[in-house]
Amino acid sequence: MTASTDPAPLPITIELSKEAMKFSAGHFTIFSADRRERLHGHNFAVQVSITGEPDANGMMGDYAEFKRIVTRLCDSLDEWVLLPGRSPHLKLREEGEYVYAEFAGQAIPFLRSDVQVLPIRNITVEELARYLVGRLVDEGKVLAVAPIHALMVKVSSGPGQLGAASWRRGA
Ligand SMILES: Nc1nc2c(c(=O)[nH]1)N=C([C@H](O)[C@H](O)COP(=O)(O)OP(=O)(O)OP(=O)(O)O)CN2
Repeated sequence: MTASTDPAPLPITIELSKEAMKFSAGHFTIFSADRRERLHGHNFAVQVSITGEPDANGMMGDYAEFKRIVTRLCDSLDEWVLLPGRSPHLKLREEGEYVYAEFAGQAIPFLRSDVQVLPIRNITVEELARYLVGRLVDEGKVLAVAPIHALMVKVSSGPGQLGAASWRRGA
């Protein structure tokens, strides 16, 4: 085949699922206006797929930089109680050093210093995956490393169950 008839190369995907790409967090899933789980925790595991076109040197940036960025993002969520700031069923009220999660007529107290409120609707693998892919895109660091076409973030709350969220350039 001559160069002029070679088809355009298909994009390449780098998959990263390192042991350090995880965070241990407390949460409770809210199923409806009056049903939720009790407070508990998970070791959430994160996997990232980065799709793009390798450069003339056959690389899409140094994936060590991708690993550093994703691990730092996971570390920022490690050992916190995560609460959804945009839940339709949960109201958060700060009072002194406490945050009260008001749900179905009950006020669940947390120390402010133990809590991270995330701008998502529920602390679920779906919402966490979408939140993390948004953080990676918005903070721009990953996109600055290489010409990325697409990103996928998978968040697992345990073996065999995960949520995946994607970003595609120009979509
Ligand atoms: N659509 C979703 N449903 C549920 C989610 C979620 O994120 N998205 N999350 C939960 C809770 O986190 C629940 O605590 C998960 O518990 P469980 O599935 O039991 O997790 P395990 O790791 O213990 O899995 P086993 O199958 O019990 O081994 C619920 N629903």
